[in-house]
Amino acid sequence: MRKPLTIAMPKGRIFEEAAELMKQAGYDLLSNQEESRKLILEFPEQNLRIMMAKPMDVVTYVEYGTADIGIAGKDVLLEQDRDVYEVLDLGISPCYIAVAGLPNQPLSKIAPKIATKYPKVASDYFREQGEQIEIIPLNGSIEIAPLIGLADRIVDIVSTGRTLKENGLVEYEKIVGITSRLIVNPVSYRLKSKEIDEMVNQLSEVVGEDYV
Ligand SMILES: Nc1ncnc2c1ncn2[C@@H]1O[C@H](COP(=O)(O)OP(=O)(O)OP(=O)(O)O)[C@@H](O)[C@H]1O
Ligand SMILES: O=P(O)(O)OC[C@H]1O[C@H](OP(=O)(O)OP(=O)(O)O)[C@H](O)[C@@H]1O
Repeated sequence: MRKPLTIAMPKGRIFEEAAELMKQAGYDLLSNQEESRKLILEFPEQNLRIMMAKPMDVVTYVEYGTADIGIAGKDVLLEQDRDVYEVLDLGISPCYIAVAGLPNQPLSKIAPKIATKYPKVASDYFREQGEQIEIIPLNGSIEIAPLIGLADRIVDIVSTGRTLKENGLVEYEKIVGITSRLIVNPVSYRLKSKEIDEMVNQLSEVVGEDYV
């Protein structure tokens, strides 16, 4: 019996679009799974196993080879810089990472504080701008930080812009556009190349992107 091809699927906001893409590519395995509490799903007829992972953890499962393939936001890939192959831009869950803050507040010259869930992306960006900053790491509701004087700026995801607007914040700079990507474990890529190539080819046809 061959070992199943294991896919780490992100739970949460990417899930539905990712499951729909998989369905269009011929892998209709995930209908009604969002409501389920089961975390590992077996599909022996297709020789597939699906792991339902937190979006930030998908890359970890794929890097360690516990999943052969995964779907992860480019934001997570940029922040974590792991040893995985990024093979396809799926184009789903589009958003971008931006610098934002209270309006009309020039950035202080002396170590401005930047609150973010993306310390690496933020540090890389400000280093390129020649700015010395202090990172304030937060896990969510980042927009609170400038409102209460904890930070001068935030670096966070913007999608509709509604969260910034409703909290009286403005965008200062766009850092990078984000979509979800298909990632592959480098060893799996060699050992299971036939199954992986087949899945990536199907998905690339659906999304109309070249497989790199
Ligand atoms: N408005 C948005 N806010 C955050 N992430 C978004 C948004 N739009 C698209 N995304 C994408 O969705 C991914 C995050 O999904 P989700 O919010 O489910 O995860 P999470 O932030 O880890 O979850 P949680 O809020 O449970 O910690 C990001 O990595 C990003 O690529
Ligand atoms: O531009 P918008 O469409 O308003 O989306 C952006 C918001 O969505 C995300 O937060 P999320 O809902 O994941 O909550 P969090 O702050 O707990 O991460 C992100 O961190 C922004 O706060």
